[in-house]
Amino acid sequence: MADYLTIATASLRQLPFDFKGNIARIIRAIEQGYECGSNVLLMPELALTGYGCEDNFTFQEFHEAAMAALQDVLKAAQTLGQDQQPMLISLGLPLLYPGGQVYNASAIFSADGLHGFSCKQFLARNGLHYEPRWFEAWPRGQVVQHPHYQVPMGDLVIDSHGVRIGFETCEDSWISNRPGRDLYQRNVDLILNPSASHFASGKFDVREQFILEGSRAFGVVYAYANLNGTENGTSIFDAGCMIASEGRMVSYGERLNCQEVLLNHALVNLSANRVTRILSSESINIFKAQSDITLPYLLTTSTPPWQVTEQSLPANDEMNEFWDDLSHDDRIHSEICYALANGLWDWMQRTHTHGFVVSMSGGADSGLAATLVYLSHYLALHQLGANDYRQALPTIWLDDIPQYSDELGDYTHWLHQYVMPKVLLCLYQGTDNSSAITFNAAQAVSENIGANFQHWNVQTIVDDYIELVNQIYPERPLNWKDDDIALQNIQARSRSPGVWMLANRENKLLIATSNLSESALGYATMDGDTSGVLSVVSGLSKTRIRKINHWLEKQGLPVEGFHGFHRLTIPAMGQINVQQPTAELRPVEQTDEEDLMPYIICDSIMDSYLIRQMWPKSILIDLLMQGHGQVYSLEQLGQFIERWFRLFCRNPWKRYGTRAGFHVEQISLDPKTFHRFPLLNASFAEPLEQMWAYIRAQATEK
Ligand SMILES: Nc1ncnc2c1ncn2[C@@H]1O[C@H](COP(=O)(O)OP(=O)(O)OC[C@H]2O[C@@H]([n+]3cccc(C(=O)O)c3)[C@H](O)[C@@H]2O)[C@@H](O)[C@H]1O
Ligand SMILES: Nc1ncnc2c1ncn2[C@@H]1O[C@H](COP(=O)(O)OP(=O)(O)OP(=O)(O)O)[C@@H](O)[C@H]1O
Ligand SMILES: NC(=O)CC[C@H](N)C(=O)O
Repeated sequence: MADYLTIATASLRQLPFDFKGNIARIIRAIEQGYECGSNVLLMPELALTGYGCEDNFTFQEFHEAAMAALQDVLKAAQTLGQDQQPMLISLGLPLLYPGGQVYNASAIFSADGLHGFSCKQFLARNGLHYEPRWFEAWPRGQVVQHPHYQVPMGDLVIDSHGVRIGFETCEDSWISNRPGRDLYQRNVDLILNPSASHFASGKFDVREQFILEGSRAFGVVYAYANLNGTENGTSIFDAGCMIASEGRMVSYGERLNCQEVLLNHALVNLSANRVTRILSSESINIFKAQSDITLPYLLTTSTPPWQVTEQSLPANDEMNEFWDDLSHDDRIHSEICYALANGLWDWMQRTHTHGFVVSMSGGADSGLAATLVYLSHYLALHQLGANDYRQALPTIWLDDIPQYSDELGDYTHWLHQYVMPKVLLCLYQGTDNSSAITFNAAQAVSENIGANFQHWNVQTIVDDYIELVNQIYPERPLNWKDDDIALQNIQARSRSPGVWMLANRENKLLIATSNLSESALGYATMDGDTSGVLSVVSGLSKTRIRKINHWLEKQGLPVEGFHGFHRLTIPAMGQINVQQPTAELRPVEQTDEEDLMPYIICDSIMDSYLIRQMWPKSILIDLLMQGHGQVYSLEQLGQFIERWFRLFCRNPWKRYGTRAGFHVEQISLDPKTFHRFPLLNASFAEPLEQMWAYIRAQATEK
């Protein structure tokens, strides 16, 4: 008779140090686990405390609070599990070994109490991750007794009457020597993977690959649970739990959804997975000594699935079909918009502020930043439903926002009429260099997204500053020939105080609009257009922003609506898309690309430097291999690279002082979390000279 098991995986929207809130969400997941008849419930890595507690992970008082929280969860599990079938629960948490170090662990428990702790073996130390700063890696195959809890901790295998369960914790599964290889030798049936894996464009596919491959090669059911939402304000965890069996995905959890607890489950056949191991060319060493935890009760059921109740059947996977049906670019753009919208939703919820202010230029970056605020509310409305969405808005607004009902018309109309004008204030701030084109674009996009659009002119403020400086230097008044940068920057800086004042008055968050390409080069005025709390598009290159804006205008964001699937387009984006990016800071026409270089080149150089970690000469060869040599001469490409490195090395202090921003692409320029770079440096003079020597040698050869 086959062995069946119902497995549930839960995504939780946790918050660092929010012990009460985190426990409440954990308890909701346990309740839902019982409701769907689960035998095993997996929750994400460090879900008890939040993944982003950073340096508090080494505070002893933090651990006392975490231990108290674990006791609360164990008590709740005991109560909830009364008169229920046994359910094994795994919950990620930081674990201090008394008198020793801290481990990134998962508590394994049931209604009968705590059974043990599984510990992570490979600590994430690349990109955004700094786990070795706080945690100790657990050695493969070792198990010890935890002196306080008196249960085993380490590289555990749990055995429940022959059903064997092992662990890979997040990064463990991303490396070649993954613990699953040994778990295969330990005859494991089910691998649980508690994860805290942040969103980055295209990353979901990598997770899907190692989950499927784990299930296929190790002959196991593989369950994966990820956190949800932006815990620390910059990384966005994108949920997306998965369960694979017999090398096929049998259940997908929702992704990029702003609900607090998302649970999915699947009924799996363990015996069918064992077939892979029986038939495998790699024999299992059954004589190897094992240190397993034995559970006194049976987790599995031999009930054939046709007797299983409707409730315990896996949820359908409409959400995954939703993503799967999208073409490549469509999916990348959709994921990015969903992720940023999700992050913005959390910022508003968790800061308890009253929405956002955007200084709106009628250009691509501020246009997308404002639109993303709209998308965050549009999606939250659909994901939470009109009532819960309304309840999540600041209470001081509720008197003015009626409950949604059909009589109020379309829900989009309701959102535009009653909610968006409160959520988002867009402000156009003209100078003598501003044009009607940018004003009209700023107004059109603001209206399209239902924001409160305002405008004023800051030229008199600019003139006052010029006058003040001229009073100090009457012999040489400021002029465009000699003082180009000073006269540009005073305009950007004059826009900052007024918009900050509105943010203060309205208790709103000021959004900064720098993008990744501009941050690399410092192409922004410090304390001018860099002003703000949160830089929404700072994780996106200019090339990406322009593509997304075109896609929002023409194709639109796919949304699973109340009445089925639809696309949300932003037609007014067309007024931005027809323009060349311009700072509009000079009296004569100015484009970013003339000031800098073509964005496509700038972004290619940035990718080669940051993703492939190349220096100038290799980057030049890379640009040639991408075909840019057909458009530009070697000399021109050399100049672009030189300019890029000179600006990159001149402006790291700007990146250092830049606002918090979301991580979106594979790479980022945030010096505090991603690319650390010295503030003082030799500007890559020698590598640039080597590049020029190569270019000269090529010219001589010709
Ligand atoms: N070698 C060096 N290494 C490190 N720091 C150096 C430095 N030389 C000057 N500095 C410091 O940097 C300061 C200059 O920095 P900052 O005042 O920010 O100005 P800066 O970087 O010189 O100029 C701003 C640039 O951003 C462009 N911009 C501004 C605003 C908006 C947009 C847009 O795209 O919309 C573009 C503008 O066209 C201009 O090219 C100097 O006053 C000095 O204090
Ligand atoms: N006329 C303006 N009114 C309000 N804010 C402005 C204005 N001009 C510039 N800004 C602010 O300065 C930022 C940088 O200016 P910039 O002209 O680069 O606009 P952008 O949105 O980045 O678009 P693009 O560079 O594609 O033209 C803008 O995002 C905006 O926040
Ligand atoms: N928490 C982790 O171990 C994260 C590392 C992993 N490579 C990821 O980004 O998903």
